Amino acid sequence: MIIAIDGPAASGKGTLARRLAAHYGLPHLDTGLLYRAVAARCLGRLDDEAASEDAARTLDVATLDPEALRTAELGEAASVVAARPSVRAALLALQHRFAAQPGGAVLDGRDIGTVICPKAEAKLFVTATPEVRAARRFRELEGRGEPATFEAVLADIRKRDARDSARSSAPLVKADDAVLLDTSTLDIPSAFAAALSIVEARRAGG
Ligand SMILES: Nc1ncnc2c1ncn2[C@@H]1O[C@H](COP(=O)(O)OP(=O)(O)OP(=O)(O)O)[C@@H](O)[C@H]1O
Ligand SMILES: Nc1ccn([C@@H]2O[C@H](COP(=O)(O)O)[C@@H](O)[C@H]2O)c(=O)n1
Repeated sequence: MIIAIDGPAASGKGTLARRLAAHYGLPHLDTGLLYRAVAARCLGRLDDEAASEDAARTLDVATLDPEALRTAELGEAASVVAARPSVRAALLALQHRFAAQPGGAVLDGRDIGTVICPKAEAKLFVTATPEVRAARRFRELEGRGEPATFEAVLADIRKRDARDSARSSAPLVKADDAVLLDTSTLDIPSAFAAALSIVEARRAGG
């Protein structure tokens, strides 16, 4: 079974993807890390498209360091390189290979249900208001000791939402057959219960 989870920044899609993967015993790929890793290799020359394409083409998934990549700076930089069709094309094959593993996989990102796995058995589009998402991300950054203010995090989220939704290549958009899950008023266990019942309904043919 392939589970495709998309949604805007800090909506909680990664949290749900990890929990669903653990529940079903499936491998999980946080595809945002791919774009963050490309951006990390291009910091200081972000406008060099050829460099970002080369970084994407030569990316080694085994070397991804999630802790180091989950900074606010790399989130913003990732959304710049992710708007380039050449970068997206260079990352396509490895995402397809991951999704094609025997037994299936869980992938989360922005274009999983629309572009990477259009035939996924279960598709979720996870969202929450920008304010709720900013509060969650702010708490997370505080917990990691990364300097931030709520206002700056909210501004970053709005800017990234706008760039990710407006780009011409694989924009952030709900797939027609994805189920919308708004987690604004749900804590993590409630959001997971809702996600699980969506997946189970799809497995049962609903
Ligand atoms: N339903 C929820 N209620 C409260 N906090 C949540 C909820 N879901 C996720 N969180 C917290 O919000 C933060 C962002 O969640 P997560 O990393 O899963 O989002 P994401 O959509 O994968 O983000 P990104 O797109 O930036 O990778 C984390 O600190 C997570 O623990
Ligand atoms: N499938 C994807 C996943 C991510 N992106 C871009 O990367 C940025 C960072 O992603 P996070 O999930 O780690 O926040 C994001 O803002 C997107 O621009 C993407 O384009 N497609």
